[in-house]
Amino acid sequence: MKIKMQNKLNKEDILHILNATDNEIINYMLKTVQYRENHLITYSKNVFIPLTEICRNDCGYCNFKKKSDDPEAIILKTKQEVLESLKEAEKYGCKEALFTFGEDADKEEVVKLKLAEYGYEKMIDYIIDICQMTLDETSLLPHTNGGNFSFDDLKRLKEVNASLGLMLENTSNRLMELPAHNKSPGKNPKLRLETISNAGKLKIPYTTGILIGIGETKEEIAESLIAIRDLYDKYGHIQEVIIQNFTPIPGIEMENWPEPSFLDMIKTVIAGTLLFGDTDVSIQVPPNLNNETAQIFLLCGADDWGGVSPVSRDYVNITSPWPGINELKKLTIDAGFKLTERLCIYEKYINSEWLNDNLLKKASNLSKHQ
Ligand SMILES: O=c1nc2n(C[C@H](O)[C@H](O)[C@H](O)CO)c3cc(O)ccc3cc-2c(=O)[nH]1
Ligand SMILES: C[C@H]1O[C@@H](n2cnc3c(N)ncnc32)[C@H](O)[C@@H]1O
Ligand code: MET
Ligand code: SF4
Repeated sequence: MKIKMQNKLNKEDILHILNATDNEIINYMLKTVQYRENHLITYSKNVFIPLTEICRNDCGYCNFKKKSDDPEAIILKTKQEVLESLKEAEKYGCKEALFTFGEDADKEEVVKLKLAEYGYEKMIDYIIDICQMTLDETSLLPHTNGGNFSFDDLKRLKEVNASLGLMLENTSNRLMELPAHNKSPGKNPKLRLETISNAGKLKIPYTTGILIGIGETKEEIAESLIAIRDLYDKYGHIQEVIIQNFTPIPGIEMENWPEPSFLDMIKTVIAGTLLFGDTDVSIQVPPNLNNETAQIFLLCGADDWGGVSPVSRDYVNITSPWPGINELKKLTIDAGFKLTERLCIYEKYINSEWLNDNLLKKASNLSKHQ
């Protein structure tokens, strides 16, 4: 446990941080110093496997989703293709199999056909088998990030994943009318909160976060951070909060939408750090989206770089290659911190309260060899 805070930050406190200027910003930044723990910055060595690029949503900021008639689209990777990527990743010392893909892809005919060809009816059955194969054939731990899932599907996913993830993005209903989410029923904040809450009830170690710069107000950022804190207080399953900056990519609907400013990102990371200051929830800022500026976020309290891959690219943010591990180490050390590898499940969850016997055995083994 970190230092106990007198009072948990409320919405007004967070808005103060998000609206801070000049020396107020520096003072807030200084406040994050008390929450530094060993000056350790973590990352997970992973392989990014996009099972399908087909998605029932169409977020204005997304470059990942492909249309069903796109000849380049990954409709559904075969088990053999997945296994080859996993084996390659294993050689490079990766410990996390990150399955990120479109939501409810089996609502689309092209995916249904492929599933039938592979002998499946539903996407969830295929996902479960892919995760099970990962556990049976490799030492990697699956982490699935594929949109909303029902309570029953989460229950099944829990048995074959060390952790799961879903970006809350933002709690704003207003965004459902803006380019960000107006074609994405799956980004309804009520649904997302329900998925994360169900994961809590099921005791699934969980990764979530917010996307900054997609048309939300500062007030809505504050509300979103508080919503995540409330879920953590209720279930204790949130292991990390990702603060991700929207990156315009040529060709997306929002290609001309302004990027969030560096200062807005700084203030949001400070707000996240101070809001979770009394917990051991990590604040993650992806290093590839902030090439020149990533180090500054460490000085604002971010303590995790997220998944970094030596073998695959970031399929979501294709214009932003990850730094190499040596480069990541150097920029971490130069800022006064130490880089250390973690698993996709944080240490405190590696016990029988959160994992079944098989996952516990595999995670403990990997954790010992770190
Ligand atoms: O390379 C990426 N990894 C993403 N990851 C991977 C993440 O950094 C790691 O897999 C987790 O930290 C677990 O180790 C996500 C995982 C989630 O559960 C939810 C959202 C994301 C988002 C991204 C992303 O945009 N790009
Ligand atoms: C996997 C996660 O990546 C984020 N995401 C999707 N598109 C972009 C983009 N252009 N820039 C930054 N983040 C993005 C969303 O938050 C999604 O949930
Ligand atoms: C590729 S985006 C990440 C997974 C899922 N489609 C979501 O937006 O939640
Ligand atoms: S961000 Fe995820 S849900 Fe939105 S369109 Fe892209 S793949 Fe689909």
